[in-house]
Amino acid sequence: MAIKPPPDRLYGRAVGHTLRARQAELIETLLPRLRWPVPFTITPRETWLEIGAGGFEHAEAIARLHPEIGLIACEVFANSIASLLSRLAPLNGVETIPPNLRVHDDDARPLIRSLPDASIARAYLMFPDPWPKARHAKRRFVHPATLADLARILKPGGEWRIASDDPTYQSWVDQVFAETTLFTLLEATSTRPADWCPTRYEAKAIRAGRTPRYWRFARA
Ligand SMILES: C[S@@+](CC[C@H](N)C(=O)[O-])C[C@H]1O[C@@H](n2cnc3c(N)ncnc32)[C@H](O)[C@@H]1O
Repeated sequence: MAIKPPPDRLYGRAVGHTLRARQAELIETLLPRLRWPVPFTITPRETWLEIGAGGFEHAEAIARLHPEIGLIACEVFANSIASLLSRLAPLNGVETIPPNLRVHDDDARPLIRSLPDASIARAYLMFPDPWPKARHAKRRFVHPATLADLARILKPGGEWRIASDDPTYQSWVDQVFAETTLFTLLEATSTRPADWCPTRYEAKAIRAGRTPRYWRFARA
């Protein structure tokens, strides 16, 4: 399969709209406390990674459901990060920051390249931007080059969980993973497995009548 290498920036649009004053204040004051590599305030049993966290609903749910793990969630859009921060901002002085959640507020790919070998036990890529046109295939996060980077940072047997509602992306995932020996397919299903958390884009897709697909791949 001849696929062009990924461009430097995967998202071909501005990284957010103008922030409201409160959002800008939270980015200024609260984000530095959460921004990776600020250490987790627990000693995590293992570290997980989420790529393209959107409004962080899934990341927050995962972090609260698994208090023993550390989760680094990556997102480029300042408005989306501000939406997480608004939910975490102390309410009546009560702290709501999950001790095991950290945010990488930039492109996930350089972060992935900077992480040590076998340092991540699980990665999530939930409803990535589909880039359905063939000429944009190089922008898709699932890409042979990215597979090699993910394989390096995942522990042997570590899982990469992916979901997509876009038919072109669904075929693409099957095709790209069929051509690698770095990962083995554990499960592919159209029903969200019981231990997965919902996401905002998943709800949107189901409302629009699309059928998501969920994959679990293991680092070989
Ligand atoms: C379609 S949204 C899905 C959001 C969320 N995962 C969900 O399911 O609701 C994809 C998100 O990935 C983010 N994204 C795309 N490329 C990225 C990259 N290279 N690094 C970090 N985030 C990225 C986008 O900004 C966008 O918020």
